[in-house]
Amino acid sequence: MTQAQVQTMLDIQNVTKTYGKFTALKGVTLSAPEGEVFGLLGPNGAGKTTLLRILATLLRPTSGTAAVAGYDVLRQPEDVRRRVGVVNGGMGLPARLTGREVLRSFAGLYGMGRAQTEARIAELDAQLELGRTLDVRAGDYSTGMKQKVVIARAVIQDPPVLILDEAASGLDIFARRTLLDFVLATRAPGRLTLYSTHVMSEAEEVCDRVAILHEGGLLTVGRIPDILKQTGESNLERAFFALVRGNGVRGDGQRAV
Ligand SMILES: Nc1ncnc2c1ncn2[C@@H]1O[C@H](COP(=O)(O)OP(=O)(O)OP(=O)(O)O)[C@@H](O)[C@H]1O
Repeated sequence: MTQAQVQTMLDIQNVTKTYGKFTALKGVTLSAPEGEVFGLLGPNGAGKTTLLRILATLLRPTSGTAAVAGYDVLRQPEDVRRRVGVVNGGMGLPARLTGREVLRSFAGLYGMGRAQTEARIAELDAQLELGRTLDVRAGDYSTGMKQKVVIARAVIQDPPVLILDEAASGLDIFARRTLLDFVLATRAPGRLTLYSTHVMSEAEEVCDRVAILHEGGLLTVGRIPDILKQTGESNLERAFFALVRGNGVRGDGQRAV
């Protein structure tokens, strides 16, 4: 694929978000092409969830623009929603349904036929190692089982854009491994996965590029090796502290590596 043919899957221009008098996002500008796993990193309260909720059309920016897969989140929210799968911490499952029933009902909402649905469930079973989770009621799930079904539900229609907000939190090492491998497999032409985490080592494993947010401002955005080189640090966590110390908090979102 030549550079000219690469589609921009994410285009965020000067996005701000205020909650009353509190400014949660201070003019964030960044973009990402197809084929990447793009990390959104930062400590608690950095503004990651706020930004991802704006991209998922669940929250309106106070100012600025954002486009996902070429569609504007404010002017074309339905087009955005059709192309985005979202996983965030607050998602529940109907306790009385099995995983398979949950996935079938969501496939129905997307107009998928029976054969297509069963083929997709089999594919997700293999990729996410759902196993007996498919036939256990959600009310009896462990955290890891629940999270796997929440992820499978988010991608049942195979959306080109996947938004994972702290998706690995609370998972044991097996479930976490499965999730990270699943995320790595989404790194493909025509796709973009946004992966938010405060665990920097997780990002080092799966992300091609990362944006580091701190107190609503973008500290830096770039490829991980370039950020390590820029800061002279050996890992992203150290680089984060070096950036906070060295630069203060940038609110203009322009500092790219
Ligand atoms: N509805 C709201 N009303 C007021 N303040 C809010 C609201 N939602 C978020 N905030 C504040 O905005 C800031 C950014 O929150 P956000 O949830 O986006 O951060 P985050 O980077 O996702 O952090 P965490 O990892 O803790 O979820 C925080 O200071 C938070 O308290």
